[in-house]
Amino acid sequence: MSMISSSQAVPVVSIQNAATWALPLTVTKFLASCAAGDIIFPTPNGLPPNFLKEYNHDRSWDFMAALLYFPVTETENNGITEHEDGNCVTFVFQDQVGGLQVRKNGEWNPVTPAQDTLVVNLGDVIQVLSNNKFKSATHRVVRQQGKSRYSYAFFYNLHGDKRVEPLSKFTEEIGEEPKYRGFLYKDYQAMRMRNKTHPPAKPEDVIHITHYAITS
Ligand SMILES: O=C(O)CCC(=O)C(=O)O
Ligand SMILES: [Fe+2]
Repeated sequence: MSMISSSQAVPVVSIQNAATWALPLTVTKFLASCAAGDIIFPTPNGLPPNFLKEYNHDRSWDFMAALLYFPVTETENNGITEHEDGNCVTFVFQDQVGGLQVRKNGEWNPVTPAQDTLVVNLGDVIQVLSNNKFKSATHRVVRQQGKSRYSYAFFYNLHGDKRVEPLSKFTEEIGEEPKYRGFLYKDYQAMRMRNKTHPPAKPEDVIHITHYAITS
């Protein structure tokens, strides 16, 4: 969509009516299972089931966002500018309006809403732990014609004091060099927050996970 532009990076988010929104049952149920750390991770030659639960028991940094995107205007269709989530895994429950897109091989693809399903986005932490075997999804939201869109995003996080670095399973055990240096989760989150509170003049100065990439 040509109208979207990162200089107009205005997330259209309202929490005003959040208290009165009835959370869909699916989301509520899912929250409960997240709180229990009950996540089955995709594991073709990857991480064992319950990996995340064992890696980090602490659920205190998890949070959920209830999002409302207003309809497109004549000049603005940006809902959320393209980004990768900085956490482990995000679960999105979206209504039937649509607008979430994911970039694959340089192309934007719609994540078409399907009844009673959740969208699962892998975040930067998984990309680092898996030494790039799993990619943090690049996604954005484009506002739609004539309709508001509601979504609920549950951010499954780590405790800030947790250290994040490529796991030996994806490095020495398979003879590969780590592609990232280790860091504390809270330091990365603080830098991402600063991207928002003090946006750098040049887009290339925005901190992404590549900040920790080892370039040989
Ligand atoms: O509203 C959505 O579908 C996605 C929201 C999102 O990407 C985010 O909050 O990070
Ligand atoms: Fe996101």
